[in-house]
Amino acid sequence: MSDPVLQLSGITKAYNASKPNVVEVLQGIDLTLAAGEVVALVAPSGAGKSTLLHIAGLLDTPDTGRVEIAGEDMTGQPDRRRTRMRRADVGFIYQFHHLLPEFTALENIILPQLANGVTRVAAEGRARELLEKVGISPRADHRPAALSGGEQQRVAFCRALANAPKLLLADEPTGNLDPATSDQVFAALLELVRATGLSALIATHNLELAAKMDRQIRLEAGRLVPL
Ligand SMILES: Nc1ncnc2c1ncn2[C@@H]1O[C@H](COP(=O)(O)OP(=O)(O)OP(=O)(O)O)[C@@H](O)[C@H]1O
Repeated sequence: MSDPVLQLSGITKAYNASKPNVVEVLQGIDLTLAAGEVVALVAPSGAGKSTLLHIAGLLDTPDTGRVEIAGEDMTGQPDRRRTRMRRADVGFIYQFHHLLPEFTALENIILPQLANGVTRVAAEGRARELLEKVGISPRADHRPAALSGGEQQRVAFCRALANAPKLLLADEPTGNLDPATSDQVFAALLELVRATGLSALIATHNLELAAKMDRQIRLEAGRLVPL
């Protein structure tokens, strides 16, 4: 059997650890994502889902515990190694698109590939393929300001998948859209994820969207429990 794409073991994280107003956000998180598994993370506001996603995606480090990606223990690895792993194997999507405003949709999807050492020609081919998959090829040369909210998020999905990561981490990926657009754009995201076969941890407040995923977990009082 292949290694889990993500394995978190005994993760703890506190803010202001040495101060009286300590916030013990994560208090022993164990989570395994198998290859191709799509998991919904449901959490009340402030429960620590961003903290958890940032630790899983190597943007932050836990106080204790182990983070393994594709079977590789990233605990205590030097920053350069963590950055390389993050660029190549982890894709992020946020509630707001965070596209670069001065670049077109196509360029926004090409840039992370160039940073990962892909040639310009190959990067453009991959970017066009992804835009086609989410149904917005005709918008390739538009800058973000000339795209609708749903289109901006679709471009952000393509950018997250540009380097063909093994793991996708999404924080309320359609939370900024009206309900009808959110449903459509979310369906496009799930289709893309399923077609690519990557593992995903997707935070959402929306229980209907959560139900469309393989497994649902809740972050509650610093621990993960089944929904
Ligand atoms: N740098 C920090 N210093 C102190 N406390 C922090 C820091 N970052 C986050 N916190 C606190 O830790 C808790 C979890 O924060 P986090 O951003 O992970 O929550 P969240 O579940 O993503 O919230 P939301 O859904 O509202 O975005 C919150 O109570 C927050 O106030």
